[in-house]
Amino acid sequence: MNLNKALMDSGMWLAQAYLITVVLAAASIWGLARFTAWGRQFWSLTADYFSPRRNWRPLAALLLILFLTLCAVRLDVLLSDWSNTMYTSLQQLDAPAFWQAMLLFAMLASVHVLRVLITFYIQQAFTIRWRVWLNEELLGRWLDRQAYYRTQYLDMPVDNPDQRIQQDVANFVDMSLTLAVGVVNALVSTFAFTLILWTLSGPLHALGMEIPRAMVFLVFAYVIIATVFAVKIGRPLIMLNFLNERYNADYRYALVRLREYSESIAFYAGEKVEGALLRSRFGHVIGNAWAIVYRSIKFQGFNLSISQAAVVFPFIIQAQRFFSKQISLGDLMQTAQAFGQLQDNLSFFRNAYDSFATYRATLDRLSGFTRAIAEARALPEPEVLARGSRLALEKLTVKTPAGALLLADLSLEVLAGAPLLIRGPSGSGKTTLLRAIAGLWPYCQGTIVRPEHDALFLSQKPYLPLGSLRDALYYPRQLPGMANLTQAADIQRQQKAAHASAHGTPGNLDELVSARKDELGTGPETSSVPPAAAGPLAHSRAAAPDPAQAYEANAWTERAQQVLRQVQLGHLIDRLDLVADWGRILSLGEQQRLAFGRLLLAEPAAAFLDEATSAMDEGLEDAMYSLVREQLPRTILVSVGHRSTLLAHHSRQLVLQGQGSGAWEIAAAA
Ligand SMILES: Nc1ncnc2c1ncn2[C@@H]1O[C@H](COP(=O)(O)OP(=O)(O)OP(=O)(O)O)[C@@H](O)[C@H]1O
Repeated sequence: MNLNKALMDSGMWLAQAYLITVVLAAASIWGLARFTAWGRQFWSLTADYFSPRRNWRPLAALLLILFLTLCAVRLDVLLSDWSNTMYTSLQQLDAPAFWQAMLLFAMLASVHVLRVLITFYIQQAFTIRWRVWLNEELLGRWLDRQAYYRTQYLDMPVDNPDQRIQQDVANFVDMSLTLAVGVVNALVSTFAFTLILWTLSGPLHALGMEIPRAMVFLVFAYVIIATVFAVKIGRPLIMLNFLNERYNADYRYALVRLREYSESIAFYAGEKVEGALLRSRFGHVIGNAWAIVYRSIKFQGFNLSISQAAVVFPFIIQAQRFFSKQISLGDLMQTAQAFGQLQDNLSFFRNAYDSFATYRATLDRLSGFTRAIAEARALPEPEVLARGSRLALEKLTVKTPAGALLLADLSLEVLAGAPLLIRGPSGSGKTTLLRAIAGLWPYCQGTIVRPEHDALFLSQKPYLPLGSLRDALYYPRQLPGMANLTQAADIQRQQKAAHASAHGTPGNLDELVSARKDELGTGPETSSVPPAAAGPLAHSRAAAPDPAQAYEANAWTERAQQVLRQVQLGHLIDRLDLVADWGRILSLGEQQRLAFGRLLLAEPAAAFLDEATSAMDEGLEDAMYSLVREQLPRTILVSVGHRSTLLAHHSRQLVLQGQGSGAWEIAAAA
């Protein structure tokens, strides 16, 4: 084996193979995307990312990975030639040739180690960047136009969206690369080792016939027959893997609900029912796990037997030629190795069948998810118009998803000085009317005029976000601690910090740690910062305070403290910056008062209060409404409630009749 020649040949080989591979890969992707369902699914999820018009880097990285894959194949070929040289030197008792082979091996092995490390880094960087992009893409679509809410109205609501965004994206990206690299490696290797085997194999005499280059034909026949059987045996794994993900997600979801509703369940002492549900869901997981085990035993058993038989097969075929001295020991060993390589490469498709099954299931889930988002967007939307701060309904008809009439032809206008109270029997459609006004309810016709962004909806059980009390008070203004994370520039900043930290740059590591703290929220004992130092602009917490920002932060803090006192939550002032699960700590009445605080801080043009005082006594209810009327005289107020005490704070009432009639009447509140 001549080193210079090997280098020259390798250069030529790489150039040719690269050109051919790129062309064939592009044609295959095009063909798959056009003619197979899963190819189309793949394309719809990836086309944008690899579009050079958006960014040339992903495609360049992919081409580099392809090149490194070919380098790996070429190294395998060189090692195969090397093994021939080495075994021949042993057979001929040629010590100088043997030591030269050892030196050559040291060089080849060094290149191999270097290539493996470089490939690892580039592939990991590639998958992480791809995952960041895809996550952002799906998250953006999921949040856009309230798809996360509206998908519930689809005929087939999407199950476990959290799993699809968090886990399936990671799996999809990982497996796309692993499978693509595997396929390219297998195909190029197959080609290269077929050539080697072709030159080494001789004719086979069987049944009075001579088969030239028998070894090549035998290995192909062997693997093709094995693959056909393996596909048959492995096919049910596609469905089983799909079910595995779904059952696990369902089980996890039931566990999360137990935690979310722990208090209600504990009051009901509902452990038995919850336990039965959890065990039943876990039962599905386990039943399916056993089905996977049994099917995998058949599948793996078949694959292993085929691989074991392939170990001795080439020796049996070539033994006669070796003993009759037609080939050397080096040739025999290289034949066995080339056969093994070829068998491995061709078997890639058989062995990767279950990975491919999982991959198809992941593709199905991600495509189902994007489809559901698109369908949710296509759901009808009421016509919502913005005319300054005007609030009016014109010929509004609202129905249930089943088509039952809740409200027919409602027209009214609400003025700031004349708050409206919506009343009616339970289930008559009061909350649904608010949903329609918010633009969330697909099943309505007519026109809604309301302030575009400047409207606040308070429900009976206020939503308290993850974070501090201050975050809860200012919600939904962008949460200070999370603001960094939602912006692409900051994501990049974090990536850079992560990248730098990997190289041990201390400054950047600090930056990463502070970003992570912001992201995760810290424990109560570490997260309380002096009120004066923090504020809604608190992502400046880690940085040196800018005087203008500090002034603004102080103003926010003082206002928040004042509002807490006004809504009779003065005892919480010291804990304004404590990150905790406030939804659990505060009583429902306190949460409702916090929501009134939110209303006072937001000063919206219109406010919709859906039984927002249901957990307060009449004195508190009176105090809260008086506060709002006094502090927000320009805010248009619409309330939903059953209590007659509410009438005192409203000028008019809209009474829904219910019972599917769609009838309503407007009367004075007094
Ligand atoms: N997502 C949904 N899918 C199907 N039906 C729904 C959905 N949301 C509401 N409904 C139905 O619409 C009707 C009106 O519900 P809504 O919550 O508006 O009543 P409500 O007047 O606010 O009742 P309550 O006073 O008890 O709060 C009910 O019959 C309810 O079952």
